[in-house]
Amino acid sequence: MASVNILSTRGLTKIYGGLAANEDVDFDLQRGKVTALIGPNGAGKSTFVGMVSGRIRATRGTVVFEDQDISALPAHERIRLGIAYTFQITSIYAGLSLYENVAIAARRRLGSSGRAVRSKVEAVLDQVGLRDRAEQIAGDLSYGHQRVLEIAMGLAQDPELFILDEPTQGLAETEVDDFVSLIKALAGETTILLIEHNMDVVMRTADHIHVLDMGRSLASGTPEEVRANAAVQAAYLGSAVDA
Ligand SMILES: Nc1ncnc2c1ncn2[C@@H]1O[C@H](COP(=O)(O)OP(=O)(O)OP(=O)(O)O)[C@@H](O)[C@H]1O
Repeated sequence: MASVNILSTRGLTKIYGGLAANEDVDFDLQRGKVTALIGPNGAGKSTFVGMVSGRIRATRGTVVFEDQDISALPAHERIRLGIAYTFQITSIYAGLSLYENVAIAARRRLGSSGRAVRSKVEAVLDQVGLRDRAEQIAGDLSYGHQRVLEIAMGLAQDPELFILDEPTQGLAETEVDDFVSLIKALAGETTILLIEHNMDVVMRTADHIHVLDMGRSLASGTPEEVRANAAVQAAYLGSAVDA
C-alpha cells in the first residue's frame, strides 16, 4: 500500500556562505492533499522547493519521494518521477499557441506519440477552461490566463506532486477566485504543495499548513491550528495570519 506521505524531507539544509537559508527542515507531505508552505519574506520557501524539485542542491539532508531517496537526482529525473513545479516567473513560450505550449509539456512525460499528446492537451485545456483559446498565441493572453496556462503545462505532465509557486501573485481579485476554484478542483486528483503569500487563498484551499521562519520549521498543522499558534503569530507580527 502506498504510504500516507508522498514526500518527506529530513534534516534538509542549504547554506549560502554563512547563511542557512534552510536548516534541518523535517517536512511530510500527505498524499492527495493541498499543503501550503508559508512564512515571512526570506523564510526559505523558495530555497526549500528548489531543493525538492532538484533545482537547488542541498548542503545536507534527504528528500524521499514515493519511498525513494531522490536527494541526488537532477531536476529532469524528478520531473520524470512525477514532480511538476511552476516557476514564480512565468515560464511559457510567448510566441507559441496555447496548444503548442501544453503539448511541449505533455511530450516531457508522454514522448512524441501524437495521439496521446493530443488527447492529453485537449483534456488539460478543458480542465482549466482554456480550450476555446487553444490556437491563441500565449503572449497575447492576459497575465491571469498566462498563469492558468502554466498550471495547464504542469498538469500535462500528469504530476503525482504539483508544486505551485506563488500562483496568485499579480492576479486581480476575480482571477484569484478562479484560481482558488481551480486548486480545489485539482485537490484529490494530485497532491499539491502551494507556496503562497495570500493568506486568504491559503486558508481557503489548504488542508495542511507548514510554516517556515528564518530557514527553520516553525509550525505544522491544520489551518486552524496554525492560525492559533502563538509562535506563528509572532513571526507574522500578528498581521497576515489573522486574515
Ligand atoms: N542564491 C542565493 N545566494 C545567497 N543567498 C540566498 C540565495 N537564495 C536565497 N538566499 C537567501 O536565503 C534566504 C531564504 O531565501 P528564500 O528566497 O528561500 O526565501 P523565501 O521564503 O522564498 O522568500 P520570499 O517570500 O521573499 O520569496 C534569504 O535570506 C535569501 O536572501
